[in-house]
Amino acid sequence: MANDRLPPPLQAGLALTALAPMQDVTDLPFMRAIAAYGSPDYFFTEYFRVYANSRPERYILRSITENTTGRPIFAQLIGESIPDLVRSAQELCRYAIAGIDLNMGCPAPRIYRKNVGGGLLRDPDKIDQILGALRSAIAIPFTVKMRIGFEDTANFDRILDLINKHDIDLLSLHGRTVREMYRSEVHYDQIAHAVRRVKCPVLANGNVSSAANALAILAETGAAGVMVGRAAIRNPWIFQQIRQALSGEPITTVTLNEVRTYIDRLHNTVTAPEVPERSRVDNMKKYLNFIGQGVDAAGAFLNEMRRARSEAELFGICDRFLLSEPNRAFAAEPYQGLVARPSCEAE
Ligand SMILES: Cc1cc2nc3c(=O)[nH]c(=O)nc-3n(C[C@H](O)[C@H](O)[C@H](O)COP(=O)(O)O)c2cc1C
Repeated sequence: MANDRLPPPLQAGLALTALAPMQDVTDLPFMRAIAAYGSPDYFFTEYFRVYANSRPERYILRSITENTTGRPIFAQLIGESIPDLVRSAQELCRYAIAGIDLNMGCPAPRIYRKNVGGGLLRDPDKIDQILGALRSAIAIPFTVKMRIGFEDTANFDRILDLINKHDIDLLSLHGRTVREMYRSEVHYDQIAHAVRRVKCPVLANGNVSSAANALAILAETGAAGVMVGRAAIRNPWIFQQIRQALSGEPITTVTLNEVRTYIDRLHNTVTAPEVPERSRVDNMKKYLNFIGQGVDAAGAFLNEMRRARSEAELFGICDRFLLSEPNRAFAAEPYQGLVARPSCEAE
């Protein structure tokens, strides 16, 4: 369902696309890298932590104040203290944001044990209060990103009805429970259920892995758009490819040579001279863990890359795997059975 309070999409009439917020990944340099290959309609910041006397984290603020992507960005908050959420939302409204987004999905135990993020899904009464307070505190769009439940979907309908009650402008829905973390099947039937129940547009989220698969998920769920996280780290061309697929145009094939250039672009974002080499290598591995899922079916690139200790070693491996057949196509879908292992997924 369209919502004219939301910023207009890049191409009118096409389903929406958004880059999912990912802590320690979707910072300003990463969003700029994505924009170089074709922006989504909307960006979301990583979450700003909200608690007594919290201030918006400076490095996250940069993704708003120095946003050169040309696309709108929503500021995401995580917290449970209503006065602090209201205060933080109002402070962020002074910057060029498209809206305030509330995180009700983070599954990390250290987060949900504080009854924030996914922990809130256990307490619909609290959600009612938070949504009501934030809705009346801000004049710009107010959006929610959540999962389908904590343990199960017992509270799902009640929470969806609160999304309606408080006139939420956009719902990004990750089709897993908090307990299901990141790797289970995604319950697209539950996303379809939410699409039918809420008045606002829904972005389907969870394992949107390619343009073809985005189209299938849109058809299955009836969602207004897709939100893509991990697949965009592997394949930053995905938003452009989804628009091509939606318009019935041929989908651009990406070569291994182009992937090698993307890796250099990412590296340029983490090369601050004061950062020790070991940290720079670890930082690159965070991205290469995902990129490697499209390099070779046996996972040899991932195995070798994970053992590299220096930048020279790491880039030698990238050159060997990506430049020996530079014109070979980068896999559109991740190879079966290859798992990325960023620390956040293990929490
Ligand atoms: C590294 C990482 C960090 C994440 N950080 C956030 C976050 O800050 N806020 C949030 O709402 N979701 C966060 N998520 C969840 C993603 O936004 C998304 O819902 C989830 O990865 C499923 O989508 P995908 O299968 O397209 O990756 C994070 C996920 C990952 C993998």
